[in-house]
Amino acid sequence: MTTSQETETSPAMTAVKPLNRSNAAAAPPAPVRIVHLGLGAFHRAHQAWYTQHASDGAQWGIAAFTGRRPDAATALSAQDGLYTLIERGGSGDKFELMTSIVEAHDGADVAALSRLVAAQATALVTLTITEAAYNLAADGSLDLSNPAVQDDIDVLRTLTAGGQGDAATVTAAGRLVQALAARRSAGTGPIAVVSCDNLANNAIAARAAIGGLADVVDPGLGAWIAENVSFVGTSIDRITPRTTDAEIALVAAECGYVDSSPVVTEPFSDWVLSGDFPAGRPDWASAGAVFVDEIEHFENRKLWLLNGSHSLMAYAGQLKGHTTVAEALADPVCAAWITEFWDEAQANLPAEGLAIPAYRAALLERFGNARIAHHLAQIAMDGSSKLRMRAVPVLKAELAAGHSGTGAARMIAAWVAFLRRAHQSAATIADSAATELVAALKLDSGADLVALMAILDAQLAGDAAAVAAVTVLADGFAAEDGAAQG
Ligand SMILES: NC(=O)c1ccc[n+]([C@@H]2O[C@H](COP(=O)([O-])OP(=O)(O)OC[C@H]3O[C@@H](n4cnc5c(N)ncnc54)[C@H](O)[C@@H]3O)[C@@H](O)[C@H]2O)c1
Ligand SMILES: O=P(O)(O)OC[C@@H](O)[C@@H](O)[C@H](O)[C@H](O)CO
Repeated sequence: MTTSQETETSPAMTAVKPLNRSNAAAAPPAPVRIVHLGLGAFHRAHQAWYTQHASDGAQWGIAAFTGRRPDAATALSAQDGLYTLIERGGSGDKFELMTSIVEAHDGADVAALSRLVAAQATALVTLTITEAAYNLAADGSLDLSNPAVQDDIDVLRTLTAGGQGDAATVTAAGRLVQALAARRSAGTGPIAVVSCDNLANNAIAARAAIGGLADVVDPGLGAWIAENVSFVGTSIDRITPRTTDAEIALVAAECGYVDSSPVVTEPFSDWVLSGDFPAGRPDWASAGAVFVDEIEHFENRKLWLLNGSHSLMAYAGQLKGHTTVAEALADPVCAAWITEFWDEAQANLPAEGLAIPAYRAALLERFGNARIAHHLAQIAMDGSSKLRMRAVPVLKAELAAGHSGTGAARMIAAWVAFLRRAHQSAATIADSAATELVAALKLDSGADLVALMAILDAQLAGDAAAVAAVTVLADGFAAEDGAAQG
């Protein structure tokens, strides 16, 4: 096990000491200039890392807010925002003390969010709130039928009209619209919103979620957002599984302090961004980020090749009894399905400028890193939002080109078979659209599949050839599953 230069802890620290700025003899916190929503593992492995490693990182502090529960903020606040990043390579771990998060807040503290977003010094807001949290309909617009969105519209209308009340905004977009209204009132000027979620066209998705909500609530605010908020698109990449107790114990043993909130990630990291930062940004390029004029092909390369094969493994791999990405990849049948899907995805990406053969080779090495226990069950969550971006575009492009699209159809079929199995065993369906999925699963066999496909994409569900292809593949998974079980 190796310990990087940055990880050296203060000699004053001992194994019994909790991690905090005074025990760690960390530099004074940087001033808050970035507000983040979604204080999960990925933000702490990715954007916080790029900010810390930027040449001017000492000038850019992050105030991070949780999404749904206060826990992560409570734990991190007790450590003054500090935590350990464990960079887990194939042959060893490196430990780095992370200092770029300087404040951690409960996402429900909209007063703090509004104060910080309205502050003159704040230049940008980053988001890692999960795909489902954007509450978008299949056509990419804000899903106005979503009950949480409806509740936020009511709350925001009351607030806009100058009213008070006990009700508070609950969605990330609702809270951000409230905070952007505070910035508008404060007259502190333009700001950037940088989606770092695995969404196709994530800048457009963020604009649809945030701008779309403001337009409904208060057209004046919607117009201000259209004029003053720059939605920046990104392709973000660093495999960061959920932290386990083993990492907490490892840090205590290796670093000599007690850290309740370490994050484990892979050595690889990538960040491609496109858009304007009207109030400035850290020099992330000095830490390896790349700024481009056109981002769509980079997004699709990552969403299809990496995330697409992740989702394929998540469903097909679990149906075949695997638990982690590395296990699924080691299964020659799963590996062949990945190759099949990658060939289809690659055929629909430009041949120039994306270095796809090298990208695929690197993915095989990254997925094969068995020291990263990336659980398929975590990747399988919220498949209804994810497959819309990971499988549907490839299948549609292949069908339009007169090809079978079997690789992409197999991903959808594995999802259907996985959901059917969960439904038959009364297991919980971990998806924000679980109610719709369960309603579909209650239909007769055949009708259930069409209804599930319609949740992903209405046009695909109406395409007899696509339905037939997915049906055959889903039945194949079911037959194999049945044979394995008995
Ligand atoms: N983990 C990775 O390897 C990785 C890599 C690239 C991109 N991402 C993106 O980052 C997102 C978060 O990943 P993570 O690993 O940090 O997950 P995580 O589970 O550690 O954290 C998720 C964060 O999102 C918040 N959240 C969840 N549902 C929400 C909702 N409905 N409304 C508001 N906030 C909500 C949670 O409170 C938490 O702060 C992913 O969904 C993905 O879009 C993750
Ligand atoms: O984070 P999600 O849930 O959108 O997707 C699960 C994985 O595919 C994803 O986390 C990848 O590991 C990540 O996108 C790699 O950069």
